Amino acid sequence: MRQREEIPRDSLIYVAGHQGLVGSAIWRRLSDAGCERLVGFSSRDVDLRERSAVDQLFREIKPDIVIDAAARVGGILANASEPADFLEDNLRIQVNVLSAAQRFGVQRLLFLGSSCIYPKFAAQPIREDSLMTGALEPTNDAYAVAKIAGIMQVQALRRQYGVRYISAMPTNLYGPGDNFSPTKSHVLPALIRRIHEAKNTNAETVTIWGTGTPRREFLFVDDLADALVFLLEHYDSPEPINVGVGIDVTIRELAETIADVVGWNGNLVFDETKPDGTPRKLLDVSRLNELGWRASTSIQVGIKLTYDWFLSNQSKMRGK
Ligand SMILES: NC(=O)C1=CN([C@@H]2O[C@H](COP(=O)(O)OP(=O)(O)OC[C@H]3O[C@@H](n4cnc5c(N)ncnc54)[C@H](OP(=O)(O)O)[C@@H]3O)[C@@H](O)[C@H]2O)C=CC1
Ligand SMILES: C[C@H]1O[C@H](OP(=O)(O)OP(=O)(O)OC[C@H]2O[C@@H](n3cnc4c(=O)[nH]c(N)nc43)[C@H](O)[C@@H]2O)[C@@H](O)[C@@H](O)C1=O
Repeated sequence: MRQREEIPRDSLIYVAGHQGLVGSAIWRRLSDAGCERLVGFSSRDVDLRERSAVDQLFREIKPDIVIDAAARVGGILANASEPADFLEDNLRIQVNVLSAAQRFGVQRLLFLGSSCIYPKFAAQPIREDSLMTGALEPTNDAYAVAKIAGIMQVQALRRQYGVRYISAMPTNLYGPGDNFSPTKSHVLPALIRRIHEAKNTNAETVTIWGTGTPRREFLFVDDLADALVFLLEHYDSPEPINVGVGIDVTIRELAETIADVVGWNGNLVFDETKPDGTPRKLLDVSRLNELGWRASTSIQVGIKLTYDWFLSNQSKMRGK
């Protein structure tokens, strides 16, 4: 832990995954803060799974600070059906990026994990020290193990080389730039799209996967980006730190809130052949709160902003 240390605004900051949900929000946040030397590359230009390509990138751009928001990411069904890809791609991306950062002299780096690293039945709200105290949720265990390896790599690099790398564990995220794929995305964008389509076709029912009883916490992505910049400026410890809002809702309540925002008042139908996943995932965010950061966007406002973005960007949307 250290006292506030501002990111020098003239730092060369490499945002890996800068066109994704999280990376694009970080880019907006850093730009707003006056950081003008931001760099990012799409996976078509630099495939971060390839070690030689990553080394060449670091050799050429020589970043001062790295934010690693590049990963293979997906919802419950994508994770459950492609575990080998989720494990391998994420291990390769993070091993390459973190190793190159250390070897090419990057002093500050932020690695993004996920709340799915914690045991399926962790005590709620989930404290950071519950990591590796129980079995993982089977629908995303491969992805979780890759993320746990990333946390360990951050800790090992700190211990061996004295670098100031940190890990943040966000809860479930959503916002502008999300993936709205009907099958591969996370629940919130999937339901915005499904309920919007039901409204447009005057459908009387919408199908929700699972029982609707699992509880999830949703953090608006621009709040996350603000928290990550805050952490780079206020946090320098090996332990991962949770980032969330401290409030959760059932999937049924989420669907009802989305239906209100979209303006559709049909009936929800629950498809119990689809997995529920972990029964509850609410992060304990007291460490982050004590440092002085709190989320500010309510779920109603966040969903409205996300739906507005969806309406304006349907033509260029990912994950069709
Ligand atoms: N979304 C969520 O609910 C949560 C996300 N997180 C974490 O946040 C981080 C970002 O997630 P999110 O923004 O949602 O994911 P997205 O899928 O929106 O973005 C992922 C980004 O990673 C890039 N990427 C993927 N594979 C490669 C590759 N092989 N080479 C180069 N770039 C690659 C993509 O680039 P391109 O578009 O060019 O292919 C894309 O920009 C991840 O680490 C994730 O685990 C944590 C908790 C919850
Ligand atoms: C961020 C996090 O994301 C994933 O874990 P998850 O929290 O289970 O996320 P999810 O958003 O996919 O589902 C949340 C809940 O919602 C239900 N649900 C209903 N209807 C739809 C639906 O239409 N799509 C989806 N995806 N889920 C639906 C679904 O059945 C489940 O009960 C992991 O990949 C994990 O790796 C990870 O990090």
